[in-house]
Amino acid sequence: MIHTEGLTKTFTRGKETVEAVKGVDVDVAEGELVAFLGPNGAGKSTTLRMLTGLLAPTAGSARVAGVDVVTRPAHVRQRIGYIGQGNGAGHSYRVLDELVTQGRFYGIPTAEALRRATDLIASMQLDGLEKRTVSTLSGGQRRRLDVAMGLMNHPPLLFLDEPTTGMDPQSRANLWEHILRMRAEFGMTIVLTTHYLEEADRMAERVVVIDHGSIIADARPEVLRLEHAADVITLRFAPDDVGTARSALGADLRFAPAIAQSGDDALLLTLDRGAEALPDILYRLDAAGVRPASATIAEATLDDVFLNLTGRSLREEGAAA
Ligand SMILES: Nc1ncnc2c1ncn2[C@@H]1O[C@H](COP(=O)(O)OP(=O)(O)OP(=O)(O)O)[C@@H](O)[C@H]1O
Repeated sequence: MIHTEGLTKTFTRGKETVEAVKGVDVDVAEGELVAFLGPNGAGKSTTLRMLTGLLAPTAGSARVAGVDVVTRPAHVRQRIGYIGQGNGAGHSYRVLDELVTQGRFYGIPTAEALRRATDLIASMQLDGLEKRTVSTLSGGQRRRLDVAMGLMNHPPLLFLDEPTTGMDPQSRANLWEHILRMRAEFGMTIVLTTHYLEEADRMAERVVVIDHGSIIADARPEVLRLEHAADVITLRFAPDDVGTARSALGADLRFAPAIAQSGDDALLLTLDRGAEALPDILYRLDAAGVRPASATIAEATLDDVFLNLTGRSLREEGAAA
C-alpha cells in the first residue's frame, strides 16, 4: 500500500535549513494499522504530508495506493483519506451539510452520503449539533467533525495526523471504536501519527519510532518492548532476609544477571516477561524459606523503548501519556 525509498524533506528559510525528514524507507502492507510515534518536531507530519501528496519531497520516492506521489500527487489524494492537524471544515456551514457535501465531493449519491453522515454524527458524538454552524463548535467537537469528514468516503487508505490530540478519554475511545469498526468493515489500511504512548502501544499493530527525521525502530509494540526495554520486578523483604533472597535468586542462572539491591530491604530484577518469571521467582524464594513482603512489576513501556534508543524520554519532551 505504501513503499518509500529515501524519502527526504529539507525546508530552507533564509539561511536556516531544517532537515525535517532524512531518507525514510518504509513499507506498509494492505490492512496494516501503523502508528508513527515521536516527539514534537520529529518529522511525523512532514512524512504524512509527503505521503498524501500535499508536500513535494526534496528527494526520494514514494508509491501510495499504487500511485507515485512525486509525479501524480493529485491522483493520490483521490485514493486516500487524510485527517490533518488543522480544521478542515468550513466555518459558516452546518455540520450535517458539511458532511454531506464532503460525500458528494467524492461522488457518493446524496441518499448514501446522508446515511453515512448520520452514522458518523452518532459515532462521533455530534448528535444534536447537525444544524449548528461549524464556527460555533467547541475545539473537541470540531476535531470530531474533521475526523468524520475524513471517514465519509470510506477510503481504503486513511492517514490521521494526531487524530485524538485534545480529545477527552470518552471521545477518544469512541473515535477508536469507530475507526476499528470501519477498518473491519472495509479492510482499511491506517497510518496515524501520535505522541500518546499508550495509544500507540494499545491500538497500533506496528509502531514506527521517528526521531530527528529518521526511523529509529519499526516493529510490533511488544517486540519493541522486548528488544529495547525490560520489565522491573521489585521485591521487598524484612531487611534480615535480603541476603538469603539474593543468594537464592543468584543461584538461578536466569535471574542472577538481573538482580540489583535497592536500599536495605528491596531487590530489583530487570528482565523480560516479568509477569511470566514471577511465579518461578517466588518458588525459588519459598524453597529458600524466604517470603517477600511485597512484589510489584513495572512493565516496560514504549517510553522506556524511546529512552533506551535515544537517551531521552518522550514524556519529558512535552508529549503527554
Ligand atoms: N513549512 C515549514 N518550514 C520550515 N520548517 C518546517 C516546516 N514544516 C515543518 N518544519 C520543521 O520540520 C521539522 C519536523 O516537523 P513536523 O511537523 O514534521 O514534526 P512532527 O513530528 O509532526 O511534530 P508534531 O508532533 O509537533 O506535529 C520541525 O523542525 C519543524 O519545525
